[in-house]
Amino acid sequence: MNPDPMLRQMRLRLWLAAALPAVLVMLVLLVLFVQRHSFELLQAQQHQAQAVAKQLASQAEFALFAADVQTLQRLAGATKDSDDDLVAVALRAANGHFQAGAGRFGAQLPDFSGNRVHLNGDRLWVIYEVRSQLMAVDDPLAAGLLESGVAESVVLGYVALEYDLSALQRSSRQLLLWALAATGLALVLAALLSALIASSVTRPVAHISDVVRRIGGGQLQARADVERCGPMAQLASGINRMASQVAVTQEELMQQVQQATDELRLQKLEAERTARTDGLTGLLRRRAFIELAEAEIQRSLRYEDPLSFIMFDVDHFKFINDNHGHPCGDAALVHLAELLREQMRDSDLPCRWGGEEFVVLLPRTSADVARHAAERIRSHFEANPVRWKDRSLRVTASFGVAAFDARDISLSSMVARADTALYRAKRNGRNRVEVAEGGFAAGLEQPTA
Ligand SMILES: Nc1nc2c(ncn2[C@@H]2O[C@H](COP(=O)(O)OP(=O)(O)OP(=O)(O)O)[C@@H](O)[C@H]2O)c(=O)[nH]1
Repeated sequence: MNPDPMLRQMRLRLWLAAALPAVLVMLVLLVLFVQRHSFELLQAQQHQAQAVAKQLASQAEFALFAADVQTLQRLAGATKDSDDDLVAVALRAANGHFQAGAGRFGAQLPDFSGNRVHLNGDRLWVIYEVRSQLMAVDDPLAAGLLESGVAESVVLGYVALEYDLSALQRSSRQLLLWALAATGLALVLAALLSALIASSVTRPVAHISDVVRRIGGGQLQARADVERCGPMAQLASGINRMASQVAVTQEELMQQVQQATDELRLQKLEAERTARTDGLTGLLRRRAFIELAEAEIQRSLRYEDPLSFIMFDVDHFKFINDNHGHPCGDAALVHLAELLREQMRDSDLPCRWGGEEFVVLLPRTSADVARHAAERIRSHFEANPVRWKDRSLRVTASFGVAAFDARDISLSSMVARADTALYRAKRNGRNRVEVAEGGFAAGLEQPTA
């Protein structure tokens, strides 16, 4: 997985923060070390050259005094052979009258005067005075004067040496290369170590930021692995606690929302039920009934199924109200609705049409079957009186039955025909069933009470 740009930058900065000081320290140490080493080598070479010059001067003192060129030549040759880096040796008289030497000087020598060390590129020259101590050898007075500084020794001549420093410089360069190689290796190790440190810091950050991103994206069960977070373990466990808290809160909120939704749904269902059903009897209200009945009529027309309609009205209901009170009338209506339900099929649609008037729609039912159903209801009413205050009141109803046929253009025309049949039943003595004309054979209209 590619780390995001922020983490890449953080890793790079940490890496630089850890590696840069190491690089700088290494470079400074390297420069100091090489400089110091070269300087010390040169110093040592100079000291050695001066010591050689001094020793040669002391050996050449007699020969110079005696102008013994042969001995001087021998001394110069032996000195030159004693050191590979010594390329030329010269012994010269102070007055310049004679000179002996070995090897060739690379360039014009500086003036022969005093004790001097001169550096020119890869060449080192040493000029050393040969002073005479000879006068003091047999003369204690002269020796005392020389020692006290009152008398000066005489310059007999000069020793000149030329050293080739190229080997020394080569070894310095080699040392520099080795030091550079060692520094390079150390830098690589430092870089690796820094990368390791940077990654040990950014890995927990990457892990924690991934977890936070997942939690933000809705995965509330995502948790940081505290073991993997090292120095950021405390931050990781804090985020875990926060995520748990958020998850609990979200769960509670969801439960509350679910509860509120359920309550609303129940309230809506209850409101719909209340709007559709009659509060007293629990039967359908007229408007809800009409909606369902219209749909049934369409279905019956499409499939050419028979459809019938019963309408009934309680007989002398005003009398019940007037003589036993309105609550008794209500109880009678509830009782009749209950009796009606007992006689209905599940597919039938009973309805309180209004006041003490009821209707029933009977899908897939012919007028003949509907008439028998009405008769059954009527006799059920008659056989089951209303109980009111220890009294038993016989309550009857008059029925009109109509079947939907080709002449009906709507529900209302069928209702009108059933209504007509119902009032015929009233006129004909009540507590009886009448079938409307058109939907049924006239011969079937017969009194039932
Ligand atoms: N208790 C009660 N009475 C109602 C309710 N709805 C209508 N009524 C009464 O029912 C009575 C109907 O009386 P009418 O229309 O004269 O008919 P009836 O007395 O049943 O006489 P017929 O229908 O000719 O047999 C009225 O007194 C209305 O007040 C109701 O919900 N509860």
